[in-house]
Amino acid sequence: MYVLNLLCPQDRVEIVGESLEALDALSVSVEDADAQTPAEQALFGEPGFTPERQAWQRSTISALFAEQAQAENAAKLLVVQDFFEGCQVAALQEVPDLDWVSLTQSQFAPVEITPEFWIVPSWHEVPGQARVVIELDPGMAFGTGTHPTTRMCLRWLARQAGQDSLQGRTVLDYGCGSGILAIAAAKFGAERIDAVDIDEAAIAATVANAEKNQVALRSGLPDIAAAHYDVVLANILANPLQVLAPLLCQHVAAGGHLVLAGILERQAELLQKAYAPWLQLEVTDSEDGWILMTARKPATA
Ligand SMILES: C[S@@+](CC[C@H](N)C(=O)[O-])C[C@H]1O[C@@H](n2cnc3c(N)ncnc32)[C@H](O)[C@@H]1O
Repeated sequence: MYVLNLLCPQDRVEIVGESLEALDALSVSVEDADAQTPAEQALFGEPGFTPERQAWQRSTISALFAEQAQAENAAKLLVVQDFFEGCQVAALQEVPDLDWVSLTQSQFAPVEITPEFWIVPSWHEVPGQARVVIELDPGMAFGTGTHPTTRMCLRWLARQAGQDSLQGRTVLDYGCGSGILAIAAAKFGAERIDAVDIDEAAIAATVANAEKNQVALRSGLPDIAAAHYDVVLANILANPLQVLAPLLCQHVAAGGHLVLAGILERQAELLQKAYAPWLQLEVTDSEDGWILMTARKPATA
């Protein structure tokens, strides 16, 4: 294998990357050329979400080729293009032939939620002590069990199941991503589960993941949601959660639970205030600066 490294300013990354793909590169990756140097500039965005500006000042583009001649040819063709102005070829070198699939897969290990409840990628053995398992591979949608906000929701579901209070319960997963929370609820005995999202890719991922885990649920845009559920889960972010307050509270049945995540410790009061007209939110879990806020609607409401 041969890797061709190019240095490019921000506005040339896309066209150079696309050209390398058209010139038979097996893969093209982009990294910050100024990383770990005084010139490095952070791209700010809320955790789990893409920042507004998604490109660095200068990027190193690395293209992998099967043959040395292909890499040399690509470099030769690129340097004479008008759009290559301001770019430069940094290096062309041989790299050892690695099993890239195994290398990537080895970075995703099973995730322990409780000693009996695990999230396991399809290529891994299920840990011996696991009694409840969600099979989930990293994909386009958020929610592989590695993020603290997802883990706290999963722990809440496991605790409820331990008290036998999920059996036959109805559940709304609002902002379902990969569908991980809805699938967990199903594994713990919930029934009539709806998983909704504004992102079509998340809906598709949820349907595929539910099938793989052989659980029954409905997934679609938020307008498929029914009136009331015994449990409403929403792991989004503080701002949308504030806006969604009346809607989410409305969906909670009398005696039902509301479970919110995606909230930073310093945002607790903000959320309590936003939900106060309907429900009294409490902080019931925390991990790495993130908190879980839950509330229960009175049975007579
Ligand atoms: C942080 S992910 C959570 C995924 C998964 N539920 C979990 O716990 O890992 C948030 C999801 O909420 C969705 N989302 C954001 N705003 C939303 C809204 N207003 N209504 C419904 N879904 C929304 C996003 O598309 C994303 O899939």
